[in-house]
Amino acid sequence: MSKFPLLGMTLIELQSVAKKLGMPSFAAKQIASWLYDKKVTSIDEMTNLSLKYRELLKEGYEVGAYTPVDEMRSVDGTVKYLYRVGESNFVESVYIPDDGRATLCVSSQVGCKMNCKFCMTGKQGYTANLTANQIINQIHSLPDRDKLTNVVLMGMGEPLDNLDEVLKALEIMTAPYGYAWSPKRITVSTIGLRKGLQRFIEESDCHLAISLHSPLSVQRSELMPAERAFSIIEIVELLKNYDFSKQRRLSFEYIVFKGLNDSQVYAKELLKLLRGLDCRINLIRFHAIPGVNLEGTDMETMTRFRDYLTSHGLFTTIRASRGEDIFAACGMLSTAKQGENNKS
Ligand SMILES: C[S@@+](CC[C@H](N)C(=O)[O-])C[C@H]1O[C@@H](n2cnc3c(N)ncnc32)[C@H](O)[C@@H]1O
Ligand code: SF4
Repeated sequence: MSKFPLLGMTLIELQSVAKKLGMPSFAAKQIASWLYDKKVTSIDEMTNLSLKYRELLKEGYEVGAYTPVDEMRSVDGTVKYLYRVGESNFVESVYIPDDGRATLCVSSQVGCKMNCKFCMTGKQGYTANLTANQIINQIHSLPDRDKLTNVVLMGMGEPLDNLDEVLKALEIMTAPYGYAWSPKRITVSTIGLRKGLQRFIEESDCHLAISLHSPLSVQRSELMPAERAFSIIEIVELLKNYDFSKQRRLSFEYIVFKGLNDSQVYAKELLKLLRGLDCRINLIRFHAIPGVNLEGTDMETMTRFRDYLTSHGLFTTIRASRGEDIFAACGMLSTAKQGENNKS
């Protein structure tokens, strides 16, 4: 019989486990400390719990930590890890070391339902939501875990489509009983779903990145079908109700496609759309996806686009692409093959 993983449980969930097993109320905090501070991999290591309670806990529970089953290294130092989730599914996480920083790009789903035209994960389709255990395990079992400075939920999947588990994982990363990280070290990237965006803003303090890609609704819906259910205009209207001028950062991601959204007309539309919002724009180079007839713009056009926006008061940066040679860059993650291999 499979056991329940403790890793990924919030303090309230651990308290209910402790209560169910008749353990003293302080035991939940002790377990949380073993899981999230001391980062143990077995219940036997939780030595301040009595032997009786450890044995009782082991009957129905396990730590639930799983090391990656594969890894690929890029020439630029980026490492892509493959984690098994459940019986036959896999997800990828990308470790990106940089000058004085180390960022982990974490997945929230196996595949994705949103079917954005330019995204490899979208091409894979949706298989499953990750549990908080499977999200936190990508950090817990990362070989370079202790070097991490930042986490971005920009791997496989749409975080707002799996919000309950994502919020639990974010609580564990930021709560004093968990990793106790500042929410400023964590960014959640989303295309913006009607069901979920407001709740995320109100229940978390982590930075928010919205995948924008076109200021024009017709074009955005061609690139991102989800625009039809919750338009970028409605997203911006909602965002205007919140204060992003202090600690919490709001950014927009914009893939610059050649001949599609890279002219001054689009820059002007962006300025119009985002007027009055405290935010910045991150320009992303398009990472080519097999079978997709889109092309990235050249660096000169991208720089001109950035300079136009910045000179008109919208702070804009160009994001460096990392790990493209190992298919680890933004939007290139897919575990469709591993899933298939595992079936045969
Ligand atoms: C893979 S998504 C995951 C998070 C969330 N689902 C979202 O779309 O924001 C992370 C970022 O990668 C971008 N992206 C997707 N496909 C891309 C591609 N082929 N080239 C560059 N960026 C891409 C997305 O637009 C998004 O900004
Ligand atoms: S860009 Fe994000 S929302 Fe769109 S298909 Fe890819 S993972 Fe899903």
